[in-house]
Amino acid sequence: MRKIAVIGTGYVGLVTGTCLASLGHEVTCVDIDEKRIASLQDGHCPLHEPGLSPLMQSNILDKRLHFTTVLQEAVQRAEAIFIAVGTPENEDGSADLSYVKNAAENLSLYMNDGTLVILKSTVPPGTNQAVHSWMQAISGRTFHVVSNPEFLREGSALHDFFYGDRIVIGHSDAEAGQMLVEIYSKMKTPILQTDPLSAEMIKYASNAFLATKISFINEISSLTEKVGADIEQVAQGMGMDRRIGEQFLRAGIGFGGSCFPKDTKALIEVAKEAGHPFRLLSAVIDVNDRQKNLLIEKALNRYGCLKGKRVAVLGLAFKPNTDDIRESPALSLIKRLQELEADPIGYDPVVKSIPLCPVSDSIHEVLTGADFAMICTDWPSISDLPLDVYENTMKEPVLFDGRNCYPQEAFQGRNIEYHSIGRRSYKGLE
Ligand SMILES: NC(=O)c1ccc[n+]([C@@H]2O[C@H](COP(=O)([O-])OP(=O)(O)OC[C@H]3O[C@@H](n4cnc5c(N)ncnc54)[C@H](O)[C@@H]3O)[C@@H](O)[C@H]2O)c1
Ligand SMILES: O=c1ccn([C@@H]2O[C@H](COP(=O)(O)OP(=O)(O)O[C@H]3O[C@H](CO)[C@@H](O)[C@H](O)[C@H]3O)[C@@H](O)[C@H]2O)c(=O)[nH]1
Repeated sequence: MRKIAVIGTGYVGLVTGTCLASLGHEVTCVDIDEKRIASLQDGHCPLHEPGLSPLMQSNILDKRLHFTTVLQEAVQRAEAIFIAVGTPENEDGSADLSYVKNAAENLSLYMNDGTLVILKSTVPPGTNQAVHSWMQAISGRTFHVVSNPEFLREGSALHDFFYGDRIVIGHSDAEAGQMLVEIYSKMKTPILQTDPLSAEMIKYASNAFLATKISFINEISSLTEKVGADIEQVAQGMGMDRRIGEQFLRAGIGFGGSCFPKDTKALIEVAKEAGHPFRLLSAVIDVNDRQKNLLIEKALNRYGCLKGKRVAVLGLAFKPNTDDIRESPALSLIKRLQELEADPIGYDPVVKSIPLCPVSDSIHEVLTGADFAMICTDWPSISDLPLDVYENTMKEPVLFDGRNCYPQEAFQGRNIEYHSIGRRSYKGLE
């Protein structure tokens, strides 16, 4: 059992802190956001993440998980400190390391000799070394910084933490690496030990590869639509080849979230600085930008003009099982609808409000009186919605499905017009 401090209680900090406590460690999570910490101290989980709230509460009850805004208190007693603060994008797309620098400098004021510092935030290659220098300039103590990027997905974060495909530990000191191996010793996940620069690159390269897979299948979906093939069949057939794999081959309205958009841009900046423009990744982003506008293009083709159209936007979170709307394709779609003077109204089972337009948690309410509906997120309450509901609530049922929730056969004999991604449109009963 180790005494651990986790700096930052965003998605990664909170999941990491909670899971490390479940592994038997004594964890104190620190944040500069006083409201957030007060609410966490009261046992309220600020994230909609399946299973997180009960696990967090049971660790609090067992006194293995604590929350504070007082950095000194947490850091002075810690044997290992995880930095899990945000690394948002700068205006030029590069990673903003100011939160990491600030956290590192502050903790070096109170840290003991020999404390292990673990960099969990997603950072460009060279940051491990920079963190060490920033801290040493202040503390003058002996310590090691180990890189330990996180690979969890929102919506399945606990599963991904406990049963991930690998734990990556980048270190330049075997003893420091071994201490982190021991922190994870109760887990059966394979561990890759490497140098810090390679660990930092593994994280960016993994996200860039997955984003590339999504843009690739989205490009293929534009082709299947043109030649009259079915993207769902094509993706299934491709995915059966184990060298390709079936995951991340779901065509849709593009990737969003707090990671792929910013991390692909950050890697492009890393490549630019290294003198090797990453042309492939630039194309991945271009394809994604176009894909986010695809449902709008389809609606414009169908109606000519969207002015005054009441649009039911189904799903606001960037993916199901989370309330995170960061870089959600639904939000770009709503903005574009408003530019075109349409009148969007949003439905989401957990996102209660957004600054852009009214939101309801009743799907029936948003469909009633809508001219057409657009599916942005495949929450079960949307993808399992009986087609009768569209027929019975909408004036003239027209559905633009950005996540291919329904098999096309489901529309045979139905009076619904159905447009999806990479498949032929169904015009409804003539
Ligand atoms: N969200 C994910 O699913 C995910 C998955 C893997 C990796 N990552 C990476 O992990 C990092 C964190 O992501 P996130 O989504 O949890 O971020 P976030 O922005 O949701 O949360 C960061 C938290 O850190 C706090 N913070 C900032 N500076 C601080 C300081 N000096 N001291 C204490 N607290 C401070 C903020 O108040 C905030 O609560 C990023 O680098 C991200 O790219 C995120
Ligand atoms: O076949 C697919 C798979 C995903 N997506 C979209 O891609 C985005 C990201 O989805 P996902 O990867 O499931 O969620 P994230 O929580 O953003 O997780 C990614 O980003 C995290 C932060 O770096 C990493 O830790 C994870 O490994 C990585 O999967 C979402 O908008 C999805 O709708 C698709 O369009 N098609």
